[in-house]
Formats: sequence, C-alpha cells, structure tokens
Amino acid sequence: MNIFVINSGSSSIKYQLFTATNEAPLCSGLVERIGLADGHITHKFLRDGQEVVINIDRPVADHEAGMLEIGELLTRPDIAVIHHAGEIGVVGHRVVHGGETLTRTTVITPDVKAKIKDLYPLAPLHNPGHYKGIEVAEKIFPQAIQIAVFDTAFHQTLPAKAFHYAIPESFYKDFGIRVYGFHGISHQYVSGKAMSFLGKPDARLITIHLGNGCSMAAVQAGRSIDTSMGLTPLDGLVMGTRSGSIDASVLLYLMEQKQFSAAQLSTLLNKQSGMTGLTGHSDMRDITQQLQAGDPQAQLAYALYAYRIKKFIGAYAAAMNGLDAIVFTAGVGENDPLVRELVCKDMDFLGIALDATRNATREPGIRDISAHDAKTKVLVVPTNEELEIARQCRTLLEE
Ligand SMILES: Nc1ncnc2c1ncn2[C@@H]1O[C@H](COP(=O)(O)OP(=O)(O)O)[C@@H](O)[C@H]1O
Ligand SMILES: CC(=O)OP(=O)(O)O
Ligand SMILES: [Mg+2]
Repeated sequence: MNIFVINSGSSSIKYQLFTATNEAPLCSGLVERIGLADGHITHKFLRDGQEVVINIDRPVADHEAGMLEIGELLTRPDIAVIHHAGEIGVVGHRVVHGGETLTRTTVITPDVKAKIKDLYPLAPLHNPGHYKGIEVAEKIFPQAIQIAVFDTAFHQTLPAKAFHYAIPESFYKDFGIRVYGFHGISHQYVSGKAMSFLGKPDARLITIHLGNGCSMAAVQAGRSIDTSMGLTPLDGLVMGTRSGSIDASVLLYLMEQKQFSAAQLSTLLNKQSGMTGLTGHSDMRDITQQLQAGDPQAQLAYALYAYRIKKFIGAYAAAMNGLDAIVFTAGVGENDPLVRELVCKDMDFLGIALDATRNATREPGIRDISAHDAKTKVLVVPTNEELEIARQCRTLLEE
C-alpha cells in the first residue's frame, strides 16, 4: 500500500510518496516561498532508474493553492508515478498542534478534524493549512486512510517542571495552558539518526531545527526533556517572521498604552517580527545577500538569531548536566554555514569547536563538522519529517 506524506510548514509544503516497504520515495517535492511573490515548486521522480527534476517558478498564494498544484503533478499523465488516485492507500499528514487530546499518531475522523480546527488559535500559521490540506487530500484520494502525525507528540515526555508555566495551576487545568513544543517529528528523526551515528543510545543531544519556524530540544536517551517553543510555535528562537521569546509586558504595554488589538499583536508577533521585522526578509537566502552587500540590519539580525540559539545551548547543557552533541537541521541549519559558525564561536568551554572547512563543505547526508579534538560533536543531520511520518503511519496500521 502506497503512503503519500504531506508536510506543510509555515512557508512550504513538502511531500513524498512511499511504497509500503521502501524508505526511498517514488517521488518527492517541495512547494516553497508560499505567500511570497516568487514561489517555487520542485518535483522529483524516477524514470527508468534516473532522477527527473521538474522546476516551476510561479507564485503560490496559500497552502490550499499549493496542495492543488501537488495533486496535479501527482496525476499528470506524462509524469505520473501512479496511474489513478486509488493507488494511494494512506495519506500521512503532519499536524503541528495536537493540544492535550491528540497526543499520538491517529486516523483522521470527523472528531479529529474538529479538534485540529479548535486548535487554530494555538497554531495560526499551521493548523488552518493542515485542515485545508486534509480536505484537499480527502477529495483527491477519497479511498485512502488519512492519518495525522503531530509535532507536539514527541514532547509529551517533558517533565512537569519543563512544561508548566509559573501561573496559577487553574490556567493549566481549565484552559490547557502549558508548554507543548513543536517540530517534534523532526527532533525525533534527527535525534534518532544522531544516536545511531554516535553509537550512543543514552546520548545527551541538543537538536536545533532552523527552518522558517525554529526550535531547539534537549533530548536525553531519545526522550525530549525540554524544548524552546511553548503553548504555540511563537516562543523561543528568532524565526523567519516570528519574534520568539519576548517579555509579555511588551504586549500589555502595546495594548494599554498604544491601543493595539489582540489581532494586531498576533499579526505583529507571528508575521511581521523575527528576521522579517529586523531586515524586511523572512528567507535566510535573501538576508545572506543583504549581509554580503554590507547591510548593518542584516548583520544585527544574524547576530541576534545566533545569540538566542547559543543561550539555549547553555541552558540545555545545564538541564542535562552535560552534552554529547549538538545537531543542526532544517532549511537554515542544513544549508547556512555562517549561522553554524556564529552559534559555535566561543563555545569551547562546552567542548564545542567547528572544523571551518567541514562546516563550509556541502555534502549530502549526515556529517560531523566538529574539530577533530572537540569533546562535543557538532553534527549536520538532514531532517526527513516525511519519512518519519511514513514510519509512524506504518506502525499505527500494524497495531
Ligand atoms: N541554501 C540555503 N541557505 C540558507 N538558508 C536556506 C537555504 N535553503 C533554504 N534556506 C532557509 O530555509 C528556510 C526554509 O526551511 P524549511 O525547513 O523548509 O522551512 P519550513 O518547513 O519552516 O517552511 C527558508 O526560509 C530559508 O530561510
Ligand atoms: C512548528 C513550526 O514552526 O513549523 P514550521 O517551521 O514548519 O513552520
Ligand atoms: Mg518545517
């Protein structure tokens, strides 16, 4: 039974089509820069054993438009790897927020869909896209079992001291206000890869997922024990359009003294802040160009972005009483050597030191970029959320 996996992020949709047993996909693709003026679609598939890549430059207005483009590519007769929609038995969906009730991989029922919708306010850049993605997939693949895999699930192991906020307990009991944590599918996948690479199942790892959304996790012996995002994917690191951690009083001040509404504050912190707020751009490739042109705002933005990551590394090394490796992953983590350099600079007290050549060299697959005598390993591990989702779908169906 073929499994089609859809991973919709805040700026992109990634997809892969797997057979029942293979971990190498029949086809895969990426719709990126969604909502920006210059959208791009990459679709890859095998023809007679050779990889064929189709590139399309076209603005993609939103996630629904992106999903429809993907549906067309999958079934276009000249390039189709399947011949009819019935060949897809399972569609696996990444869902960012599962809240208190959707805590593990589950078959999507009307009740599950309603819960995903109820969580829109807690993942405004994601759950609406997932919901639309599910509805489009139900239309394109009406016979398939639709399965949801949650970003929040991997962080269910957080101890109470890490997931409670220091506010009255009734706010947790009555409203479910707690740290959930996100990017769990990616943190789980890359920490598993890193543990195998190091041959150390009890490794103390810090996984650093830097995409459009960014988060870190302290992973000890394969279990997430702390993470930088909170109730929503807004907290923690500086991101493409999100502020990350900010004194809550900033919001109170803006509401009370400057007449900002809740909706305006949500737009400000989720869509107009982070790298966008500092430089006018959300995509690190654009900011690298600004930096190369000597723009001081781009310099400040890079410094702030890396400094926040550095502080979380210190915090999580303390939380685990030591550290075996830090792991960079996702769009920026895998591809931007300058971010890795700024993060790892002056970190020798934690045994972190980079090999400059290895850091600058682009290679596929997992790689160790630490200096040969460094006590703590620095790894780049390409994430594969789609494969992790396919594995979890298979496990659920076997149960
Ligand atoms: N070659 C590159 N150099 C630097 N940054 C890159 C590169 N390729 C992608 N990125 C960054 O990765 C981001 C997308 O990462 P991704 O993990 O796909 O995001 P998401 O899933 O959050 O939408 C882009 O916004 C861009 O900032
Ligand atoms: C949770 C989150 O921020 O996801 P993404 O980075 O894919 O937008
Ligand atoms: Mg992502």
